Amino acid sequence: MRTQIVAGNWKMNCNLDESLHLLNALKLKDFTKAEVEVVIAPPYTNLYAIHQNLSDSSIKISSQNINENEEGAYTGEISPDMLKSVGVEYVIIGHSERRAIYNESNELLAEKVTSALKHGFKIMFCIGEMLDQRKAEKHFDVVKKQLEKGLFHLSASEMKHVVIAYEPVWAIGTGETASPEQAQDIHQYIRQVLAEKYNQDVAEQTSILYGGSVKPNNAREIFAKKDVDGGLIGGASLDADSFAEIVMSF
Ligand SMILES: O=C(CO)COP(=O)(O)O
Repeated sequence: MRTQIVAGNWKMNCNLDESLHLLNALKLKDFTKAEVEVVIAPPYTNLYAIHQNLSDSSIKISSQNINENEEGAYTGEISPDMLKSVGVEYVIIGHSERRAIYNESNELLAEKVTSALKHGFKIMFCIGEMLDQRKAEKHFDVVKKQLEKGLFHLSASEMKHVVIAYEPVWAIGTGETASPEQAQDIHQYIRQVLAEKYNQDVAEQTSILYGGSVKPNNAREIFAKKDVDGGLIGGASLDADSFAEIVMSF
């Protein structure tokens, strides 16, 4: 049985007060019925306070990025050890915004994956095609290449610590979501690629999340698909009611 996960990527939203306010609203929700792992990825500056205020909540904390180096002269960066020290369990690696805006290459992402694993994090590795690639029907090739270059240096046993998030770039923040069938098709394909590279066990055990304009009104249909194991939620994760409704869509 694969772990079902709903993760909220807060991106560059919420100052400290707003983050704690959102956390407190989430803590009032009863997620226990949903049998889903609930993860939030607040901005770096708020991770410590969020961790301190989680109390006995089952919500897990993710960072939105990680630096691949141990320490040193990397002005403005945050190391794996720093993230560990403030209670981070998951790290998001390869979000399309980091790939596009900060030019993070597949090669750099592979280094981040190695470093995150070495430090004992669970990894949410993001892949997904752009609109022109989808129109040219290249989306299968694009995600395969992203997996091969960024992730497939890991061994089968290391893959236990990895969750894949398929996020078509054309669906992120646009209100246009992939149809449940489109999501299922590519999730199934990703699982097939995992089986070819590793084995059937890895393919069956790796959670694959969908991200891109998931909202309370479309989550249920998407999550109902066989190969969709949850969601990586952007905008709708900034509202406790919406996020909770999405979590409860399982
Ligand atoms: O990028 C996303 C999550 O990482 C998705 O964002 P939206 O849900 O706002 O489309």
